[in-house]
Amino acid sequence: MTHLSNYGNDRLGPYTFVHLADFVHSCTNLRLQTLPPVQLARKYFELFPEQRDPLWQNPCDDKRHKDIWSREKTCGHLPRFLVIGPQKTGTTALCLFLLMHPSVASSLPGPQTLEEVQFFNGNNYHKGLDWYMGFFPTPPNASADFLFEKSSSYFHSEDAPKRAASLVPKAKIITILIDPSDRAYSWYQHQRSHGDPAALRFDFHAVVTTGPEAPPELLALQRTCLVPGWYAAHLERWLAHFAASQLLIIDGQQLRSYPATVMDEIQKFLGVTPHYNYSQALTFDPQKGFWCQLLEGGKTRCLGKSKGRKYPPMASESRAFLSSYYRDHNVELAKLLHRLGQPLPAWLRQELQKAR
Ligand SMILES: Nc1ncnc2c1ncn2[C@@H]1O[C@H](COP(=O)(O)OS(=O)(=O)O)[C@@H](OP(=O)(O)O)[C@H]1O
Repeated sequence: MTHLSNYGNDRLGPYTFVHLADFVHSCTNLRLQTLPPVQLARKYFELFPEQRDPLWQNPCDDKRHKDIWSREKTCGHLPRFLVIGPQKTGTTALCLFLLMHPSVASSLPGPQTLEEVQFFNGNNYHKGLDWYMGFFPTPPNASADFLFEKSSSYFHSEDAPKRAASLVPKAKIITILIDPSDRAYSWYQHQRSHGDPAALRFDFHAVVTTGPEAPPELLALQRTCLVPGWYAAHLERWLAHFAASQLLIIDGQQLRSYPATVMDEIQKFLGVTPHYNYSQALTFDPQKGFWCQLLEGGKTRCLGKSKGRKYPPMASESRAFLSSYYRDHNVELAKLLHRLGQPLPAWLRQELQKAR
């Protein structure tokens, strides 16, 4: 049984199988039985339930597959790098900046997806490889050959690292970290402006502090506020499947304040050419309060209102609660960054000071 799609549409498998059955039938007393395909599949998965969940591999990794693969299909329709989130850390700004580079292109928006493809983390994965590849420009633009995809919920997904490593094992992975308390608050504001009933009904402090007896919608919101901020645990899962050299951890505060410097670091990490001069191409827009793309004639292209929202600062009691909630996670993150030889972001140093 293989979950590798039959890209060659070859008939060798069924041919061999039918002849083997004929052979067994003619030479033995065994009575072979079969079922219609759907019932047969059901039976198979009853016998082997652990195989229900597919794990797609890259068809081009097997020469035999590659040789018989349709010419219209190419492995160029897979990303060379992934921006994995987490949500609310500046991932959209990073995409805007990346797309300014002439050699970089991203997945296209699709009718069933909003901004993000979200392939590796959820049910879209079961739609298969053709579905996923359909999001990448066809034919791949020869000059923009650094295809990427950004789905910010990959970061904390249990499944995404294993699935991504199986399909695109050589991909580079980019993640952005900000203070997890700020991330949680930004997510809460995001949910409020999207009309999430729990976010509209409960204030932020109630959301993050509520106990397990709370109504399910409040607990669900609490989870999405808090869990992505368990940075070390999520990063360890990615590091179990990708080499440390494939992973770039960006300090979100640096991206926000010094985007050109961060973009230089990213260009180096990706090995993308030609070198693009972000110092000239980005400008700080005082009205937006963020860095934006500088267009001809001095105009700017900034992200829309949903990025860089205006909302009141977090209440100090919520910040104190979250500081304590994230203490152990932050200590683990510091150890992990130390192990990787990476500097600690300013917010993490401050949090560690508080923990002493
Ligand atoms: N240049 C620039 N322009 C606009 N916004 C910027 C920029 N750099 C960083 N940020 C911060 O990005 C936050 C939104 O993060 P994401 O894009 O990752 O959000 S999302 O998960 O895709 O919804 C957004 O969070 P909020 O301030 O809470 O809206 C911003 O603080």
